Amino acid sequence: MKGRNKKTSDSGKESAGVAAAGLVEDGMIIGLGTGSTTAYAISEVGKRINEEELDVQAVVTSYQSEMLAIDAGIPLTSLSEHPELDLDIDGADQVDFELNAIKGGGAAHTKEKVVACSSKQFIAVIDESKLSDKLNHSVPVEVLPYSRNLVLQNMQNMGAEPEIRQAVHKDGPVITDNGNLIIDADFDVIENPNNLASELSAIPGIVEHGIFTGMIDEIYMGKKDGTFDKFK
Ligand SMILES: O=C[C@H](O)[C@H](O)[C@H](O)COP(=O)(O)O
Repeated sequence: MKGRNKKTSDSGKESAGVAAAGLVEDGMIIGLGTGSTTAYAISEVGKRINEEELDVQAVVTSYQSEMLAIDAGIPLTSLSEHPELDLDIDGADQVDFELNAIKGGGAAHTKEKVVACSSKQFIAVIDESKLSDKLNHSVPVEVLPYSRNLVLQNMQNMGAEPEIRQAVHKDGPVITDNGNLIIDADFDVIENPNNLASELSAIPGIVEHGIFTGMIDEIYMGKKDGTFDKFK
């Protein structure tokens, strides 16, 4: 299987994901993010639950993490049953040294943000390629299909180059797990992520944008040699 539904063979992603899975303790209710790095964490959490007979339940953030968690034998629960989580493990597309992040490369950032904000501890798992002095990755934005032209126009007025994300193995746009569209907006270097986040949140029709500020507690950054650094 190709693409984001499958773990890629990347030792940096693997070491970060496996290390973060080591934070899971017996009795915890955890959040499971989406993406190729989190996939390693999900697999390791499942292995630990099985081998150490841990009593752990998870809330997922996408169909991808749901399918991976079921495959790994992780019991699932929901935010309705457990509105407060002990630990959330999730990837990121780019992170700066102040722990601001851009997420949503897999179109899952809306649920990922809800789960991150519902968790006492949010650990981001990345490889070295994701760390940047300043955020300059395009910002994924989930929008109601009805509002797409209004949102595109607002983003152009903000100086961005927005594009509706196109599907790869389907004709037409990506449809998110929530039935919406994704606009990827290139704002060049983002000098003030908090300001941009507020401006985007104010546009009618935007369900959620992929800028995460003040949410990450610690980064686990895997390296090519199979080791990892952590910083907060
Ligand atoms: O929507 C997807 C998520 O925000 C992912 O966590 C993010 O795109 C990073 O994914 P990956 O670990 O595959 O690079």
